[in-house]
Amino acid sequence: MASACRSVLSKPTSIPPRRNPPLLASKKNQNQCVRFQTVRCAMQLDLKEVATVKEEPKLSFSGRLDAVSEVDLREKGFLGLRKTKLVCTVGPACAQPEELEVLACCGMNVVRLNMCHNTREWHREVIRNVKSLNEEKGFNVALMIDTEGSQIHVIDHGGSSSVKAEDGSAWLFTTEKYEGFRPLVVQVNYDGFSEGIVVGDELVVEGGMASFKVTGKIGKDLRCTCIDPGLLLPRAKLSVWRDGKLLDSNPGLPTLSTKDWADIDFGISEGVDFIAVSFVKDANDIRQLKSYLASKSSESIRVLAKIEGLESLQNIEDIIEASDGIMVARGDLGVQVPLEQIPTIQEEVTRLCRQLNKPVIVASQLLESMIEYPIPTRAEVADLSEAVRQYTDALMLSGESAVGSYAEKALSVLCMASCRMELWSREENRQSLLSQDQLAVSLPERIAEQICNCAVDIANNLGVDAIFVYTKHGQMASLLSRNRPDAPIFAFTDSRSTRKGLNLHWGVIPLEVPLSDDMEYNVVETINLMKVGGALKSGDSVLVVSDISPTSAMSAMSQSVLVRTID
Ligand SMILES: Nc1ncnc2c1ncn2[C@@H]1O[C@H](COP(=O)(O)OP(=O)(O)O)[C@@H](O)[C@H]1O
Ligand SMILES: C=C(OP(=O)(O)O)C(=O)O
Ligand SMILES: [K+]
Ligand SMILES: [Mg+2]
Repeated sequence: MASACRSVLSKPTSIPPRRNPPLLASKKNQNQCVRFQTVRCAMQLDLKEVATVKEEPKLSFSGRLDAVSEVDLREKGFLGLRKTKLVCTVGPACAQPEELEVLACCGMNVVRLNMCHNTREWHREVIRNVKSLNEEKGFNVALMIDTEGSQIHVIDHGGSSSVKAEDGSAWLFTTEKYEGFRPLVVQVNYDGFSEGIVVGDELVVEGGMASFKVTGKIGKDLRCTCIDPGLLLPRAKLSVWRDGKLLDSNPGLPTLSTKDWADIDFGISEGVDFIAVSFVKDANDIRQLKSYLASKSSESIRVLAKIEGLESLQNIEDIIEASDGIMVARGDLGVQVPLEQIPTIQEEVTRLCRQLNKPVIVASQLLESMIEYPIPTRAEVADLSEAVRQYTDALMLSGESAVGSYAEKALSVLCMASCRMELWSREENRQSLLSQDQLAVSLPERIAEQICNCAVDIANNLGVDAIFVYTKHGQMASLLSRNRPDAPIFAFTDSRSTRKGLNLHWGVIPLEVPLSDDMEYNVVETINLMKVGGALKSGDSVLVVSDISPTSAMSAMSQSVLVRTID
């Protein structure tokens, strides 16, 4: 297991000293007896004034740091904690309990199960293995299912792993079901795929692996000539173009198919934490699923919208607002938009998500070459580092972990490269300033937002070691994360689903603890908890953001920020 965290890229480096020591950096000069330094923000009151429960609270804190953060904190200190979250697609190459454990140990925050592949029984086994790992070994790995969606693709042709399409060769694209391999015939998964396609249209495989011109229609089948030679891979995606423009090749199909709804029911019954919706077209797709989850009393499952088509780009702001997070699904995006547009789309979607306070995952082909090779290309490292520089919340592995030979090494590359870029960003102070648009119109939420903006300023200027936040639904933790502070954010929540949901947020280490209405009690107990666990030491400084049930403007005023030096 020790090897799980070894770097493929470079030896782990110690954090170099800051150039401009922050105010609290020199702990020798701090008065260790100073217990509270309350920094009031706007309309804030002192914590002690807002305690609503007068009797002695009798809660005992059992919450622990997850096993990985505990080790990282011990070995690397607060600033050494990785902020960028890591998602791994689990497939046959990493589904055994011991393989999952290696990935969890190596920093996997979220398991993604792509419902396109394999059986529900197979996925159920993985879900149960991950839950056992969490319960028995102290990990905090969240679970995501990813819907198949209505996608047109080539069926595994049963031959060698790829088939060459030569220039000028004649092919038949058919929906006929047959077993085995037939030369120059391509089986397509969707019966209605040729509806709307006319002679002269172009079929493009995997965004350009090979292209074909339609020369004739025979019933539901298409006769085609290869006009751009290349490779046909099993399950390769197809897109249809006319006069240089992409056609919506399956206009009548809903975003969520009958199979997707069955997979969603499966996810609900297995208690997953996230559902990622493929090929989202507009915000209604997300709203529909969210109201379905609410009707099943499963609103705690967070809904992620995958941005992988032209329509999703046209409705991007509405989709971000309606969803609980976004995945920039560069695989299918590359089928629908020219590849050279993907970097700017990624940067823009990532920026918008942060602006609108939703977590974002950058996905697909991050370390594609590592499916086969034990080291990445320089270009791959540069690409994923750029995503970290853009302050994405999370990075995702697909085939690299699902079917690759070097899942553990690929995850180590993500770890090392993201830590390195986070350090560089901190040191160079390259934080791109967000224009702080108001997120919400209601007064309590606006107050919460402003407090978090100011709190992060304070935390950065003072150079505190950690930020503590107490949160029911994760909103305050998310608002802090949005500002991408230097110090890690420890989010204490009494909700298991909030803890799992926060796994996707940049720089947030979520812990599950019982919370009292008495914030002073919560602060004392959690500091004790972290001291006992060895996470906090004498002289460490913590910025505390509290938030007691902001259901009215009045109670919102009870939110406050304070800085405490640990004695
Ligand atoms: N649960 C699974 N069972 C079998 N193979 C899987 C599974 N999940 C992923 N894979 C394999 O890993 C590859 C990469 O995964 P992913 O990127 O999620 O899928 P896709 O290639 O369909 O977009 C897939 O093409 C598939 O071959
Ligand atoms: C993540 C993606 O979706 P999937 O792997 O389900 O095609 C993608 O297209 O990039
Ligand atoms: K999918
Ligand atoms: Mg996709």
